[in-house]
This record gives sequence, structure tokens and C-alpha cells, in this order.
Amino acid sequence: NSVLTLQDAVVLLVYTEYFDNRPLLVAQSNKRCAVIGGSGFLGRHLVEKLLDRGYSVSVFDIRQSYELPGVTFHQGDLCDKQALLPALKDVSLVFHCASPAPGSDNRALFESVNIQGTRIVIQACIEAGVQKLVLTSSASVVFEGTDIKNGREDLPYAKKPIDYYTQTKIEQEKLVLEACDKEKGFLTVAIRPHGIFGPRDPQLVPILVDTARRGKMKFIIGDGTNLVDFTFVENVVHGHILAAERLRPDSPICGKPYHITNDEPVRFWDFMSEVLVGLGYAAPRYHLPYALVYGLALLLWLLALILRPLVSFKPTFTPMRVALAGTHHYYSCERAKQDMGYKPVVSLKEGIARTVQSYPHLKQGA
Ligand SMILES: NC(=O)c1ccc[n+]([C@@H]2O[C@H](COP(=O)([O-])OP(=O)(O)OC[C@H]3O[C@@H](n4cnc5c(N)ncnc54)[C@H](O)[C@@H]3O)[C@@H](O)[C@H]2O)c1
Ligand SMILES: CC(C)CCC[C@@H](C)[C@H]1CC[C@H]2C3=C(CC[C@]12C)[C@@]1(C)CC[C@H](O)[C@@H](C(=O)O)[C@@H]1CC3
Repeated sequence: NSVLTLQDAVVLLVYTEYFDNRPLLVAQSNKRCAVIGGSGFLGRHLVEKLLDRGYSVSVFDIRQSYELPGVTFHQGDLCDKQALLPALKDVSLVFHCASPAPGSDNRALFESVNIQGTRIVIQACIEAGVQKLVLTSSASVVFEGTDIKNGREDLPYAKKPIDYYTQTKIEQEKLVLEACDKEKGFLTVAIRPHGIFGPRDPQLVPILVDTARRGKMKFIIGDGTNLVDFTFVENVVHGHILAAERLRPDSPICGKPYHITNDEPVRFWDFMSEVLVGLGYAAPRYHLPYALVYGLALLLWLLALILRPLVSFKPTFTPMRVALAGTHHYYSCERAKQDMGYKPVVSLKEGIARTVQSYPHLKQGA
């Protein structure tokens, strides 16, 4: 394993860059990288694209959801550094896209995985000699439940984030960006996607269809004109890979966050309707005032909290979902365009069509 092939030597030569007059190895021997959270929705799409681009991939995840040639699986909890280290061996580039599901109400789990676990990821990367770390953050780190139109990366972090998951995403992003250290040759960048959708998404489309099947998707919250970003998963993957490949000591992207969107803000309710109609369900039609629905959702949420010791129920319309469904929240990806030449590779229309097609089992009557 330690013998350098001719191909390795050429890649080594090509990728050796100079920083402060000292040679700094930017990409190691072969194109080997690790994806932490590689069994998940985004993680697996990222792994597939990396394989297409000639990388070999080491996946680290708490579960294994598939097998693919060119992928080595390491099963474990990222909070356990000893379990993580073998997955980072001989790896120069790491993508960190693991997180507990945002819908969970387990605050301790968010805290330990997203905050403590990310500290461990950073330590393990440095110990293993990893040179680049790309974090999947979230555009919601600046969202407080009120309108954001064309939000840029210089918006301050939310003081009152919409939920605890987002609170921990803020802390996680700060940790990763602050760890960027050109002197030590450890470079970091954070990608902030918003509303990722696409084939195999376990969240957006399945929750939407479940809500429709229970007859609860008849209403539009507010006047229905609020614009939102929904981002096709392949565009999110494209943003991650561009960031990784542009991450060099002399690049402006070091230590910075980047919004990655479809660059096509869409009315929240038009997007939902297109997916629902594509799957054979009726589009929502009746309008309800935003303040009324938000108030009711808050009341239900409080009720669920108070009654938790006696009965457990999970309301569909949580205050967080109502805020996401009834406000403007779309972001500018201008900085990604300028600094890394980002441009969406799949349009919203095409993304929706491919997504709808990928869920035959969720079609009306299936
Ligand atoms: N889905 C979205 O709309 C969206 C939007 C913005 C940001 N994000 C971020 O993108 C990333 C990927 O999200 P996703 O939608 O693919 O979620 P996902 O749940 O499909 O994938 C997350 C993966 O992380 C793994 N994981 C969780 N805890 C772990 C632990 N302790 N150790 C090792 N692995 C662990 C899970 O097993 C899972 O495979 C997350 O960081 C999420 O915060 C998602
Ligand atoms: C019941 C209906 C009113 C709505 C049904 C659809 C919702 C389940 C989704 C619509 C917007 C989605 C969304 C997320 C989860 C699923 C929805 C609420 C996130 C909160 C998931 C976590 C990400 O980090 C957030 C992000 O910043 O992109 C997502 C925002 C959109």
C-alpha cells in the first residue's frame, strides 16, 4: 500500500502547491476522500458523484445503507474518535454531512453529535493529517422565522433559531470555520444548502405525501406568494465538490460559508403543488391566515409538551414548519458563483420531474 505508483506520483506532483515558500501538499497521492454521513440522503448522492469523478471513497456512518464498488464502509459513531480515525487513514479531503434527523426532539443527541461530535471530527482530521474539511451546514443558520429575501452570507447568525437542531448547526458551522488554519495546512469551508430535495429524500416528499394522505394538504398558509429556495440534491453535491476542489491556501473560500441554491426562488405553495399533482394528489386550494395557523401550531406544540408525560402526539403543523411554509426565505448564491464558479447543473423543473418519477410507491393509489 505504501508503494507509490506512477499515477500517484504524477498526481502528487500536479497537486503540490507552494505556500509561504514552503511546499504544501494540497491533495494527497490518489483521489481518496472520506464522507462522514455517507449513508444518508445527501451523503450517498455525494459519494456517487465522487466515484463518477474518479475518487475512491471511505464512508463513515452510524449505519450502512448500501454497498458500492470503490467505497469502503466504516460503521461507527462520529463522537468516538478511535472509531473515526481508521476511516480517515490516507485521506486528504473529508466531507462532513452527518447529523441526527432535524425532526428529532432529542436535544442531547443534537448537542452531542452536531457540537461535541464536530469537535471530534476536527481533532481526528488534524490527527490523521487531513488537509481539507467541507462541512454541510444549512442556510437556516440565519433564519429566525421572519422574511429573508435574497439573503447573503454576511447576515448574522440567528439569535433565535427556529429550533434546537438549527441552534446546533450554528455552533457546528462556527467550530469548523474557526478551525481553518492556513499555517497548519488545515483548510475548511461550509456549504449552506436550503430545502434539499431529490430521489431518496427521506423527509420532504414523504412528509408531504403523508400529510396529503391524511387529508391535511388542502390549505395554503398565508396568501401563497412567499418565495423559498428548494435545491435539487445534485446541485448541492456540485457545490460541495467545487468547494473541495477550490479549497487551497490562496483561495478566497478558506474559512467561509457559501449558500448553494437552485438560483430559482419559487413560491413555497407552487413547489408543494407541483410535487403533489405530479404524484396524483390534489393541490392545496383554501387560504388560511398565517397568524392564525402559527398561533394554533404554537398552542398545539405547547399542549404536546405539557401532555408529554401522559400521551405522546406529534403535531403535523409545528411552528417551525408553519414559519417555513408561510414566509419568504431565499438566499443569494452570488458568492459561490464568484469565488468558485458555481452554477446549478439541474433546473428546478427538471429536478421536480426526476424527484416525482423516483417515488412510484408514493403515488396516489399505489
Ligand atoms: N435535507 C435538507 O433539506 C438539508 C438542508 C440543509 C442542510 N442539511 C444538512 O445536510 C446534511 C445531510 O442531511 P441529509 O438530509 O442527507 O440527512 P440524512 O439523515 O439522510 O443523513 C445524515 C446521515 O448522518 C448519519 N449520522 C447521524 N448521526 C451520526 C453519528 N453520530 N455518527 C455517524 N453518522 C451519523 C445518519 O446515519 C445519516 O446516514 C446534514 O448535516 C443536514 O443538517 C440538510
Ligand atoms: C406540513 C406542510 C405545511 C409542509 C410539509 C413539507 C415540510 C415537511 C418541508 C417543507 C420545507 C422543509 C424544510 C426542512 C424539513 C422539511 C420541510 C419543513 C428543513 C427544516 C430540514 C433541515 C434543513 O436544514 C432546513 C434547511 O435549512 O434547508 C430545511 C428547510 C426546509
